[in-house]
Amino acid sequence: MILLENLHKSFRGKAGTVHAVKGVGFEARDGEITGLLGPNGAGKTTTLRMLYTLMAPEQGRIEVDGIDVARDPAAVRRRLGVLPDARGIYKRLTARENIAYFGRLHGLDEATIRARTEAMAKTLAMDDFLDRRTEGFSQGQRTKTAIARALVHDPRNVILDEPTNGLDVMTTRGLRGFLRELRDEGRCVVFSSHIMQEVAALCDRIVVIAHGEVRAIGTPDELRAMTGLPDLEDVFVRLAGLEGDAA
Ligand SMILES: Nc1ncnc2c1ncn2[C@@H]1O[C@H](COP(=O)(O)OP(=O)(O)OP(=O)(O)O)[C@@H](O)[C@H]1O
Repeated sequence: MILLENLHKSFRGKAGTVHAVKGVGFEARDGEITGLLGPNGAGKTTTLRMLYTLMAPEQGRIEVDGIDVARDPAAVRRRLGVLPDARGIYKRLTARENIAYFGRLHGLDEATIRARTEAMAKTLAMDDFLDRRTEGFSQGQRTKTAIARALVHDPRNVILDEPTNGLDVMTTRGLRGFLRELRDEGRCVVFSSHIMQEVAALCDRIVVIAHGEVRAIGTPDELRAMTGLPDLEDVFVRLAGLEGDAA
């Protein structure tokens, strides 16, 4: 269970200040997949980075399973599995070694690491590259390795930044099935995307974000009803206020 309240974050540079996140708040429940949907630059990655303790908000509050992120970030990290936007896998290690390394950082014993690695390699269809060094991996192979690594400690809450970016149809379908399994096990799953169809295919609830603000929250049907539009892409364009933007 994840709760975000009134988050703010800005970045100061030579060209001025960018208000990346302006009052974002939403709840992501256990046993549900929550999609953070927004166009490029909407503030999705910044919001997720604050959630997974990589950066502190200037204002606002985050709770994971009732634990305040500002008060006990280490306890929150143990409860989170994170696929960051920069996948950041170690290229000198094999996929299996990347996963095991994170398992050791989480204090898991070798037998548990082996068992978890085998289970995830099977679910994510990693068997043919599990023992190869990750240097030269395709984007899909890197993403799968990073997902398996993120979940090695069996976290209750799973956060994925644009998980299907660059994946082919079959890999995307496999990943969707995997995320549904995590949801059906009662976990809290949050992922970001800029593609309405992607989010609609998978999410129990969608949080539409644009220009650093939440524009709407609801199921795909609720969002359709809000706008009176049948086509989900039109719904997204309307809710995100993109109508004036170039096609
Ligand atoms: N470290 C940073 N320094 C300066 N500006 C930043 C930084 N991180 C994000 N921004 C700016 O904040 C805004 C929101 O960026 P963010 O990466 O959160 O968007 P996003 O919704 O994830 O976009 P995308 O779909 O393109 O990944 C953008 O204008 C971006 O340029």
